[in-house]
Amino acid sequence: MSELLRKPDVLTKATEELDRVIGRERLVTEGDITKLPYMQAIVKETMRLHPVTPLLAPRLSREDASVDGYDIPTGTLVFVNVWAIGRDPAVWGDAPDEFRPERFAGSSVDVKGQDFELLPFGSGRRMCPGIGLGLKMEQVILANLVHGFAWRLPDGMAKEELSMEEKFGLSMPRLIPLQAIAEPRLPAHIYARPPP
Ligand code: HEM
Repeated sequence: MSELLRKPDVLTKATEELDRVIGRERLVTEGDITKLPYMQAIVKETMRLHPVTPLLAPRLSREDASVDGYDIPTGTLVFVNVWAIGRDPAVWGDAPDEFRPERFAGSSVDVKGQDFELLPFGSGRRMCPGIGLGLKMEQVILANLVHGFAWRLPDGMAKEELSMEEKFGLSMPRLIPLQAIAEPRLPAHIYARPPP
């Protein structure tokens, strides 16, 4: 949401896709996600720049290895810095720090642990077993936040003023909680709680 509030053109494009594919008479469900490529690209771009676990889970090398010219002896504690890989200009081209979902248009790069430039769920035997649930939740929740509400920053706040500082740790949340104003953009009955 922070990146979308800093990039109104991306927010507008996402909203247009939702209006076109979902319409204004219902919310987004899990089955809709494959029909929302731009929303999928936003989620990938978010996890590229803001991986939940920036250094993944630590590994211990069980045998001597050589990776890209570096010798890694047995018993070395190894961290994979996916935060840095996600911002590496050698991989992502110029402006790697820019939030630009379009970079995934027509690209087969995915978050499933096979493309080493994008590993928000890790890779290999210890990769996240919750990827199926986590990814779907992220996509459906974000899609409904964007579909269900018109978003803006608090009155008088310019998008350049929004702090993007993060708190470093095992996971990496925002340093300062996001404050934003949301106004309904769908007919009132869509927000009613469904009957039990
Ligand atoms: C968007 C949501 C999520 C993200 C980004 C995420 C990310 C990660 C990452 C990066 C790892 C370390 C993988 C590695 O080092 O290769 C991990 C491990 C793990 N995740 Fe997730 N996760 C998410 C959701 C979930 C959910 C929903 C569950 C459970 C229902 C879950 C359960 C686990 C467990 C149990 C591990 C440890 C696996 C092991 O060490 O063998 N995660 N996750």
